[in-house]
Amino acid sequence: MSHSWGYGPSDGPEKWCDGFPVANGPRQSPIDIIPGQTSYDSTLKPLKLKYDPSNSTDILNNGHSFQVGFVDDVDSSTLTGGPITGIYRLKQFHFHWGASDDRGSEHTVNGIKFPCELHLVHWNTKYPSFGEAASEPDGLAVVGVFLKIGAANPRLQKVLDALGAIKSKGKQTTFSNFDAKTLLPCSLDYWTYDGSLTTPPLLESVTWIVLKEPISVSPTQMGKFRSLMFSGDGEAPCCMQDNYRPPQPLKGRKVRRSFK
Ligand SMILES: NS(=O)(=O)c1c2ccccc2cc2ccccc12
Ligand SMILES: [Zn+2]
Repeated sequence: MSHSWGYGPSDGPEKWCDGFPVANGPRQSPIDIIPGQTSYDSTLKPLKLKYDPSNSTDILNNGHSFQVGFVDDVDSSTLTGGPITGIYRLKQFHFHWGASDDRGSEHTVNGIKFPCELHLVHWNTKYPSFGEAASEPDGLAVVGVFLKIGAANPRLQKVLDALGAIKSKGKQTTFSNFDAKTLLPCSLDYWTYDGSLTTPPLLESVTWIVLKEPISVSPTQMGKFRSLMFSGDGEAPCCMQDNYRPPQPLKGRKVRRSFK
């Protein structure tokens, strides 16, 4: 039985536990990060992100968000250091955003929502493939970056300019020579905790690495995100917005930070 899910009143986050009981599991994501309750861990290493622009391949509207895909059959776009051991390969990045600038991020900080959140998805090369890594407790690592309303972000604009070609669900087009590093803030200070995918199947296999410093996005650029559709051609049109899961219970987990 296929479990169709979405972000609406009948198939949204409050309903996901019907098809995916792990939704009520012990390490679900996202969470509300309360900086005063995090622990500085001096053993945490600096993040090392090595992204090869020639690895980007395509941009796809998957009906839940849009994602930029990367070649991941070689170690040329990788995450090492930080809270993880070994080498994790970049698979894709995508975003979550709101219908208005007062919401949209999945993680929150002291209960504050950002208008958008970027997720860079990596998988542990100790496993043979992304699919196999996704079901292992140390299989995935996602770097989360908050977007804060401010000046237009020229590096983000290259991604937004491609959205016109993938307006509806299932649309895909080539997207080459994109350097994902250009989407990162100056500081790589981070919070980290053990969590899950924030969308079904909600697998509890993600080491979350949430950067403290946001990048900027303008209100006009936020409008470009909202020009996408959850729906496919020929379906009742439904704007792609509010595609975020709200924070989940911490259930005793510790959140560590890499900075004093
Ligand atoms: N929001 S998310 O990063 O949990 C996520 C993934 C995380 C790990 C692996 C694959 C993922 C695929 C996603 C596809 C759409 C939205 C979130 C996704
Ligand atoms: Zn995500």
